[in-house]
Parts: sequence; C-alpha cells; structure tokens
Amino acid sequence: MSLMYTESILKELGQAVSGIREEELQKAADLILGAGQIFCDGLGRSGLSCKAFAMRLMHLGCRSYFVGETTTTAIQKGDLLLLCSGSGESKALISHGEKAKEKGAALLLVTGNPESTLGKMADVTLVVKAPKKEDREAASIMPMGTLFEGGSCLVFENLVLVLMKAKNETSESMFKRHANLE
Ligand SMILES: O=C([C@H](O)CO)[C@H](O)[C@H](O)COP(=O)(O)O
Repeated sequence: MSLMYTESILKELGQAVSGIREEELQKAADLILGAGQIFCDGLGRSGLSCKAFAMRLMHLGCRSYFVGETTTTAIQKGDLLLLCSGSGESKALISHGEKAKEKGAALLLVTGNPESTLGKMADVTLVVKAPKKEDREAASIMPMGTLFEGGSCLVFENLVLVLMKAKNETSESMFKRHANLE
C-alpha cells in the first residue's frame, strides 16, 4: 500500500511536466552535448535539484560544475549555463545569465515562468507547470515551490536518459566515474 499522499503527488508531478515535448528535451540535450563545459546554477531547493543533475553530468563524462563551489572555473565562449529557477526572477541568476551571455555562452533554463526575465534571455527553455512559490492559493497540496522543484527533478532525470542514449553510456560505465573517495 502506498503512502497516503503518494497518488496525489504523482498526479501533480505528471501534470506539471506534461507540456514538455520530446523535441524540446532533445534541443536541451543538444545544447548540453555541444557545450565545452556545463555550469549548473540555481538557488535554494531549485539549486539542489540542479546540483544533483550536475553530478549526473559528471557521471556521463561531461565537464560540469555547480556555480558557487570553490572549484568552479570561469565560463567562456562555447560553454553552457544551465539555470533552474521556478520564478525565473532570482536576481543572482539574472546576473549570472548576463555574464554568461557576455562571455558567449549559451543559456538553458528550467522554469515555471517562461515569461520571466530569465525566460526572455534563455536560448532553450523547459517549462514545468507549477504555481509560484509565494502563491498561497496555489492548486498544489505541496507547499511553496515544491511542485516546481519535484518537476525539475523529473525533467533532469528524463534528460539523463536522453544523454545516456546519445553518449552510449550505461549505469556501469557511469558508476566508474562516481567518487571513490567516499
Ligand atoms: O528554495 C526555494 C523554494 O521555492 C522553496 O520551496 C527556491 O528554489 C528559491 O527561493 C529560489 O527561487 P527560484 O529561483 O524562483 O527557484
């Protein structure tokens, strides 16, 4: 028997990502595959979801970083900045997006708000249909930005599978790149 809220949560999550078409996912994957280095970026729980994806990119053999870590290098022409932001309006991310553009990097965005400032800057946008984090009347049983954050995880897991196929990677080949100092 499943936990009491599982059915409702899964239904909401399925609905939230139902608008993303295969071609859009492929476009996002192509940006990742064509990038020199991939910089993953996001704040709060949106950032945590993006950080988990940065790890999978490393497992896939990509040169990935999470913005703000002490070992993250400089972004340059031919790189990709991947932003995960429910609102698309977080000030620090807008400033990172501007810097990335100025350096000649591409911008991939996962957001709940394609009309936002980041939405207007991005080269490719994947939209998770979720209420704003501050919307108290939101049509979700989950609080704050949870639906977006869970939806973004689903988007990233889909992308991992598309990238695994494109790069001919398996769970076994990826596991060889997993940290062994743990
Ligand atoms: O932590 C967050 C959250 O919504 C709490 O549920 C946000 O991810 C954080 O505040 C960043 O905002 P966004 O850039 O709008 O995702």
